[in-house]
Amino acid sequence: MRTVALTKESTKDILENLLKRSPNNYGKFESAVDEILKNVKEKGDEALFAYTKEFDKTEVTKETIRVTEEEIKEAYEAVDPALIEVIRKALVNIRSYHEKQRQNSWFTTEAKGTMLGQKVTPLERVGVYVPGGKAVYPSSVLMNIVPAKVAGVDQIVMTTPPGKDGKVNPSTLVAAKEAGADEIYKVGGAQAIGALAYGTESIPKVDKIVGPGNIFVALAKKAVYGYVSIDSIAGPSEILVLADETANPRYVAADLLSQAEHDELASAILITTSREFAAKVSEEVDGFVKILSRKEIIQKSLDNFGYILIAENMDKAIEAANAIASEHMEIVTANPFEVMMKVRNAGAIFIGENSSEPLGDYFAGPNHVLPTNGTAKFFSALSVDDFVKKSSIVYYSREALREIHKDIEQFATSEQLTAHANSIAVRFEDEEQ
Ligand SMILES: NC(=O)c1ccc[n+]([C@@H]2O[C@H](COP(=O)([O-])OP(=O)(O)OC[C@H]3O[C@@H](n4cnc5c(N)ncnc54)[C@H](O)[C@@H]3O)[C@@H](O)[C@H]2O)c1
Ligand SMILES: N[C@H](CO)Cc1c[nH]c[nH+]1
Ligand SMILES: [Zn+2]
Repeated sequence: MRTVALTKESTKDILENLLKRSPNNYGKFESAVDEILKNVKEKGDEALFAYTKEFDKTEVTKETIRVTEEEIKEAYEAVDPALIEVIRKALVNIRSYHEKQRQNSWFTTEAKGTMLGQKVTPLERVGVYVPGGKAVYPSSVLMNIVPAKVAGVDQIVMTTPPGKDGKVNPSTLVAAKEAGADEIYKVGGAQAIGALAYGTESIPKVDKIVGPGNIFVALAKKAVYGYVSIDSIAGPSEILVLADETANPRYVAADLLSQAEHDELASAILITTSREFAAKVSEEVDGFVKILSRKEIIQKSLDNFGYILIAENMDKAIEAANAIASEHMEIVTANPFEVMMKVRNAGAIFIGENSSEPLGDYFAGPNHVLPTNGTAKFFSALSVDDFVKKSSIVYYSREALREIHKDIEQFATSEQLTAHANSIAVRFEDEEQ
């Protein structure tokens, strides 16, 4: 991790460096992804089987691509019962949090003889991508499926890459079953996104694709947007810790590494007002890296996208944090709630020294699929809202329309849209004579 003084210039340089990780800057993979999508669209299952062989080094066929009830049963036998209990406990928290996001249809009568409203309807069929390349993510299974279930989606189609043995990781399968996936397919990467967007002989076309993934998945989601809807593109994980001298350097170091271990492209940033504290965190980071299992990934991520920034004061630290707009932000200061009120841009905010980021990854309840790469300036966490659409409702009685029909006719005529004006006027032509 580089220790740098926080200035306007250093913030600008860091932002530029972080942006290198955006799917928008991975043009070199775009043509490969387009080629994969084109092949899936034209050749369907055949292309899926070929890409699975090429990228996942395993064989899937028409008979084996869909996970069977038997495989799910085997998965339950393979997973530690204690983990199944933890998954169930996490599910309770995640469900209860997302239930509070549910929006009801509403109808109102502002004027006599009228009714206006907004009808909330769940999406019919949703595709959930669950990453499975460098690590397995049963927690992401819960985070993607629960809001869809709470919204009332009819059919949830999950895809995830198979391992070299041609099987899906058992804990991923258990999480999928517990959360309520309807169908699970063994396919990953851009080819999975193509299958969900266009449909193949085995995999049904969906209305929306959600779920994080690597650069191939992200670029494929961008490319199929319009054929289907997508959630925001969740890229490599990010953590930004805002801390003062009251924070525990060992805890902060541990939290920074929790996200660095996701990916070589993950970012871990500390912004602090204390130089002494910064030095202690740096020392703790070095100590931890030696003993953690994914040290190569962690080291690369820290070398490329790890920073310790020394700020003159907390207001400047907050200003820089808002400019970076990190996926996760931890606030470990003497007055964390006050600081939180000044934070404008962050996917999720963790307050105080015990609210370590992995608490949110697994258990607290809020969604861990969050905007990355500065998109927290305009995107939000995955939520129940992602799985519904809203239709406006309009009802006017003849009497209510009579009151205002001239206004509409005048408005339409001003746009020279006489057919519009006529469709209102025709209802009152008898009365005008
Ligand atoms: N934001 C979140 O909520 C969240 C949650 C979990 C994971 N993540 C992120 O998701 C990502 C997961 O990535 P991953 O790689 O582990 O799993 P992944 O499932 O996204 O990708 C694996 C797939 O990539 C494809 N692939 C690999 N090399 C390829 C190549 N050269 N050409 C074409 N396709 C290729 C293969 O088809 C493979 O199945 C990580 O960046 C992680 O940080 C984010
Ligand atoms: N931190 C990731 C989102 O950036 C989510 C995750 C899943 N498992 C562990 N962590
Ligand atoms: Zn994580």
